[in-house]
Order: sequence, then C-alpha cells, then structure tokens
Amino acid sequence: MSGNAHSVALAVDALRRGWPIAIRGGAGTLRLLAIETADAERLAGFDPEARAPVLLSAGRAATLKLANQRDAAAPDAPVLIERVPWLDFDTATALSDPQFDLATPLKGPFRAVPVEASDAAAAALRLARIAGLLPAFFALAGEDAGAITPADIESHEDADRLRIVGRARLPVAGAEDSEIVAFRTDEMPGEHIALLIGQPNGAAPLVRLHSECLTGDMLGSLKCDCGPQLKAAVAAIEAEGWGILLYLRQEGRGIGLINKLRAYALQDQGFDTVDANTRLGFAVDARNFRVAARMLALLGQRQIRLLTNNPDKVATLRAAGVDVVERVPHILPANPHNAQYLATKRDRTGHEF
Ligand SMILES: Nc1nc2c(ncn2[C@@H]2O[C@H](COP(=O)(O)OP(=O)(O)OP(=O)(O)O)[C@@H](O)[C@H]2O)c(=O)[nH]1
Ligand SMILES: [Zn+2]
Repeated sequence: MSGNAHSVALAVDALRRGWPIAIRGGAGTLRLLAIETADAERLAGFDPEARAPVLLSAGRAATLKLANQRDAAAPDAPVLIERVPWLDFDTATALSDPQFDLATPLKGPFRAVPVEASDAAAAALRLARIAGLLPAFFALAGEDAGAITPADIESHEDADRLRIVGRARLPVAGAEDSEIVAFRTDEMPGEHIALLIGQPNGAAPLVRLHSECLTGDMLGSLKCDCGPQLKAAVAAIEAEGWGILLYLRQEGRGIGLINKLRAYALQDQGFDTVDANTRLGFAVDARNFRVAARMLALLGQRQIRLLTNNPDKVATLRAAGVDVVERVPHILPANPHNAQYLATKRDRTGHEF
C-alpha cells in the first residue's frame, strides 16, 4: 500500500518536471504527458508520430463548446480531442489554458474521440490537480511497466494515512493558552495543523476548518474573506474557553496556489469564482473534508460545534462519523473587493449567509 502511494509521489514529481507517466485502469493503460510542463520537443519525443489525442476534463470541454460531443450518459467524463495535423503543441496549449480563451480564437473544428481507458483518464485529471497543474494531457494508449493505478492515487489521498507527528505549546496573539499539533502522511509535502485553544471543559469544542489561502491569510487579500475569518475564528474559540482550529493545506479549495491565481486572472476577465474553476477544468470545490474528520479522531474529539457557513463541511464530517451538534455561523463584514465573491458563494455554492 505505501509502496504504491510512493510511486504516486514519484508520478506527481515527474509531471511537474515535464516527464511522461503511465496510468493503468481497468479499461486500459494510458501513457500521459502533461501539457503545462511539456514543450514541442518533449512532445515530439513522447509522440514521434504525432498521434496522441488531447485529454481534457468535461468542464474544460464544455467551455470550449465541445460539450455536444461528450458522452451524454456520462456528462462528467473526461474528453479526448482527436489529434489532427494542425493540432500542434501551441494549439494544445490553447486548448488547455483558459488564459488564451479570449485572445486567441481556436481554429477547430475539433472532434472528440471515444475514451476507452476512461478510469485511467479520470485518474490522470485527478493527478494533475494533486500536482497543481492544469488538467490537460497528451494521451497514448499502450502498456508501460511503471504504470500506477487509480487505486494507488486513491490511497495516496487517503485521509486515514494521516498521523500526528509533533506537538508543542504555542501561545498566539489573542489565544495564549494554545497548543499546536502537526499531522502528515509520508508522501504529502504539506502538513495539516491543529491549534488547540484553551483547555477541554467537558463540552463539545467549537471547531473551525480553515482551508489554506496564502493570499488571504498572509498577504491580507481583500478578494476573499479568509484572513478575517481566520482571526475571528481564533477569537471566537478563545471566547468560548475551549476549541480547535484546523488549518488544512487545501489552498484554492484544493486546486493549489498557481491554479487559484489562474482562476483569479479569469475573475479579472469577469468570470465568477465558480465559472473560473470550471473553465480551468476543475471541480468548483476539490477539497476533501474527511481529512478534518481524521484529524479530529486522532485528537479524540467525536462531538463538535462547527464554525462555518458551508453546509458541505457539516455533511462531510457527519458522513465521516463526527457528531456535529451545532453549526455556528461565521459571517464577517464584506468589503468592496469581496462583496461579489461572497454573493456568489451564497447564490451558487450553497453557503448560508
Ligand atoms: N479556486 C478558488 N479558491 C478560492 C477562491 N477564493 C478563495 N479560495 C479558496 O477557498 C478556500 C476558502 O473557502 P471558502 O469557500 O471561502 O469558505 P469555506 O471554507 O467553503 O466555508 P466557510 O467555512 O463558510 O468559510 C481557501 O482554500 C481559499 O484559498 C477562488 O476564487 N477560487
Ligand atoms: Zn482566501
């Protein structure tokens, strides 16, 4: 099990370096080259006969108006775009990267071809997200001894692999009686953190799940509500006398910093936070809150009060066995830069404001 997760870590590293990988699913094996980290020369080495179709997510294909060619029975299934002589490296880049959507009208017509190794294709898109890359590949059918499997990727992301690796007293501004606890798996670079504030008093702790937001947490970005929510969560827990802040390394709702900044660039063009993620080819929310359930279990907390406006967090924790006895709203004042973002969360992602 851990050996396979290890090979996924190597595959993530390979993708980021522009090296090909292979994924073996139940319906066949795909050899894959990530478009973002490739170039024309690497493509020629990977696919000398220029046959490899372009693998895209369903959302990206729909954005490119290729939705009508998708399998109607599986609207979320990955899409393969037939490789024709004029579909060169630059055209594939334009297919994969939405920053060019408005500037360069695509040539076309593009034709979708059946995705035979569909589970391997879906796993490839998932691996691109884990690697923080655009979810788009050149893909060739064919065996490869070093292929990883979708199950390997599943186990790589398995929240149950998390364990506690360190803890220490950590007085923080506004909550001096605090302890930090760090969690990690063997393969993942980012450590999740719990800040235990105050002393257990027999009551269900007030818990906040905070997803990493470098721009909001560190730089004071006004585009979102993360920075003020982080500070206010510490204050609210301190005021209760006992509770836990979970700081989850799920930057950009799980798509990573670079892809979040790509989403911001699309927002500069007028797309909202939901459409920006879809145009990039990602789920609107790629986070896995089971990580938080695992952390709470390791901390011995089965019953909590949850500070959030996001019903998904409540539902996922409950499904993972955490007894959420109360949802406590966590609403901060809007500013001129985030008012539209907050309205989108209310209107399109089910947040309760
Ligand atoms: N992809 C993407 N991520 C964003 C954007 N704005 C903020 N984020 C990320 O969203 C996460 C914060 O999630 P929110 O949706 O604000 O809040 P929530 O955690 O779902 O819900 P609450 O508990 O009610 O705050 C952080 O990981 C941010 O980095 C954006 O426009 N695009
Ligand atoms: Zn933010």
